[in-house]
Parts: sequence; structure tokens; C-alpha cells
Amino acid sequence: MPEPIDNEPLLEIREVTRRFGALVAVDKVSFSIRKGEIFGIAGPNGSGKSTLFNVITGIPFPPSEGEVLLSGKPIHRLRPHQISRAGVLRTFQKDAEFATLSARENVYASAVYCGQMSPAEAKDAAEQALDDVSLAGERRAKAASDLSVFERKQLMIASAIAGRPKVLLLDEPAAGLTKPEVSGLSDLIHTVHGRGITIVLIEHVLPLLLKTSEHLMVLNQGAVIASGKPEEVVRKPEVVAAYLGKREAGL
Ligand SMILES: Nc1ncnc2c1ncn2[C@@H]1O[C@H](COP(=O)(O)OP(=O)(O)OP(=O)(O)O)[C@@H](O)[C@H]1O
Repeated sequence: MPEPIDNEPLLEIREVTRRFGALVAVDKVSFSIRKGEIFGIAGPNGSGKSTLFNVITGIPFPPSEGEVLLSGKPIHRLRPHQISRAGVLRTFQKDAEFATLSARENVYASAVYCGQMSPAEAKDAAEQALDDVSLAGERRAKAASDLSVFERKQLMIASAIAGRPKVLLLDEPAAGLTKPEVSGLSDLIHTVHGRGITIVLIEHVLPLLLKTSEHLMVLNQGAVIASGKPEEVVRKPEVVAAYLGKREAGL
């Protein structure tokens, strides 16, 4: 009997490595993400988290070795626009929107480019995405550069979901947010997830990871050092040591 579809991996990373000269930024990393999951990734600065997103999306480079599969089909040799159109979209740590375009125009552009929609469809999809992230109506006509930090996070996520991703990769979305805003972001992630989008979340803010993720993987120096239930993973001595140093962790 075949497995039910929800138990089949939607995104599979197999033995992925990325080198920069002698530096191994991502070292034979393997994991798989089920459809409908929220999968968290943590790790100290420089542990290879963003590089992993870079090689999955091909933005700006592919893996040095290894395979990335979406619904069982290899995507690691595709061009970045083909990967995004296949259904893998990402956000960036730094603002990546068109600063002088309005919030509405930014989301529309993403719907046209990533979602390959007609102008009429893209207009509806953009408005729906802005509704989903609850960006206030009167702010939608503002230039992206005039939005607050939290509103730019709403815009970033609206732009991604307007492209109709199957998997959304969020790279440290809580950076720069206050505690109440992080709580708002958590609600936002759950709303997006409720729309049927599988989510991979890189985050330093552990309470957000614990509140949202069903599975947590921790990287250190490019390699996976722990993976499993979030509340168990964060207590593992090797994870504590990676964040605090062995002496402080009492090892
Ligand atoms: N384009 C590049 N060229 C050379 N080295 C790179 C490049 N991109 C990343 N690196 C190096 O790869 C390692 C992993 O970096 P990466 O940005 O993936 O870490 P990270 O876990 O996302 O860190 P942070 O939490 O600070 O964002 C670092 O040593 C970094 O300096």
C-alpha cells in the first residue's frame, strides 16, 4: 500500500554540500519536509543556515554536491526562476522589496513573476495576499520604503505567498522585531500555514521556533547536530554547547 500523500516528503535535501574555496559552509546535510509541516532550523551565526536556503532556491548559487527534490523531482539543476515557479519561494534577511514601488505593486509584481498570472489574476492574488497578512488598506498604496519594520515583514510574506508557493522558506523573519511584533509574526506564520503552505523557518528567536515548528533541526559549522521535537532538541547538550560554548554549557 502506498503511504498517504501527507507522509511523503514534499521537499528532500540529500547530502547537500556547499563549498566556498576551502570553507565548507554546508556539509552533507540531509533532511526531508512533509507536506503541511512547519520545519524550524536554528544554529549559531555562520552555521550555514542561509547558505542552505541559497542552494535550495539556487539564489544565488546551486549546491556544490548533493540533490534537492520537490515532490520527488530533482530541482537542484534548475535555474532560480524555474525553482520558484516549481513552488519553492523564499524571503531574505535583508529587505528585498522594490523600495520605490508601493506595497500593492510589489506584491503584484511577485504574483506576475513567480505565480505566472495574468494581470487580472495577479491583481486579485495580490489583494488576497495583503488581506492574508493583514496589511492595513491605507498602507497598501505607500512606497515599501515608507512602511514600518513590521509592515515590511508583512509585505515580504505577502509577496512570497502571492507567488503561490508550495514551500515557503523564511530566513530569520523575526530579526529587528519587538516582542509583541514577534507574537504578531507568529500569528502571521500560522495564517500562512493555514492556507496550505508548507513552511521552513530559519530563526534565532527560539520562543518563535518553539511556538511554531513541529520539527527542529540545528546546524553547527555546516553540519546537522540535532533534529527532532523542538522542546527536546533545544535541551540537547550539543545544542546548548553550540550556542553557549562547551565550558558555559558545563561540558
Ligand atoms: N558567498 C559566500 N562566499 C564565501 N563565504 C560565504 C558566502 N556565503 C556564506 N559564506 C560563509 O559560509 C558560512 C555560513 O554562512 P551563512 O550565512 O550560511 O550562516 P548563517 O547560519 O546563515 O549565519 P547568520 O545566522 O549569521 O545569518 C560563513 O562562514 C560565511 O562567512
